[in-house]
Amino acid sequence: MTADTPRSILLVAACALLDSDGRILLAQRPEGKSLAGLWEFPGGKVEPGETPEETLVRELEEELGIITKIPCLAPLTFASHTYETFHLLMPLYVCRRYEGIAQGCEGQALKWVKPGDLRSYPMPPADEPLIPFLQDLL
Ligand SMILES: Nc1nc2c([nH]c(=O)n2[C@H]2C[C@H](O)[C@@H](COP(=O)(O)OP(=O)(O)OP(=O)(O)O)O2)c(=O)[nH]1
Repeated sequence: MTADTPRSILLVAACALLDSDGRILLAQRPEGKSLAGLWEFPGGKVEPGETPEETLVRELEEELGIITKIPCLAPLTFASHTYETFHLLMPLYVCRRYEGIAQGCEGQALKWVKPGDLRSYPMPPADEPLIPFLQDLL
């Protein structure tokens, strides 16, 4: 892709899930996927006909086995990052209210991380600018 080739925008919804101690859940991207091994916020691509909030309610159940509702998702900030083959636009929500105990339903490793420790977990480049927003919030 050259500098003047138009890139498509990929809309991904992501969620900082919080526990009662103010820790944030990170999930490790599995081998075989792009950005494998990096720690990300749970979420995924917004499918046609979905709102980002609907995507998150669906993805949190599929990936983590937890149940939440749209009013429990509070928008915090967003990532806007150019990858080689697409431009990622990723709203980041915070969720404190949900039912169930998060598990890696797709075999992914999970970690509950204190805000001050987020930089110890290598994240996709799009996520780096999001860290101060979470640290300021928590
Ligand atoms: N869920 C999530 N995705 C992220 C984060 N940061 C980041 O760059 N991404 C990117 C990785 C993927 O390109 C895309 C999310 O795609 P996805 O998770 O629904 O699908 P996928 O792993 O099958 O994607 P892929 O194999 O096609 O790359 O957004 C993040 O914090 N959380």
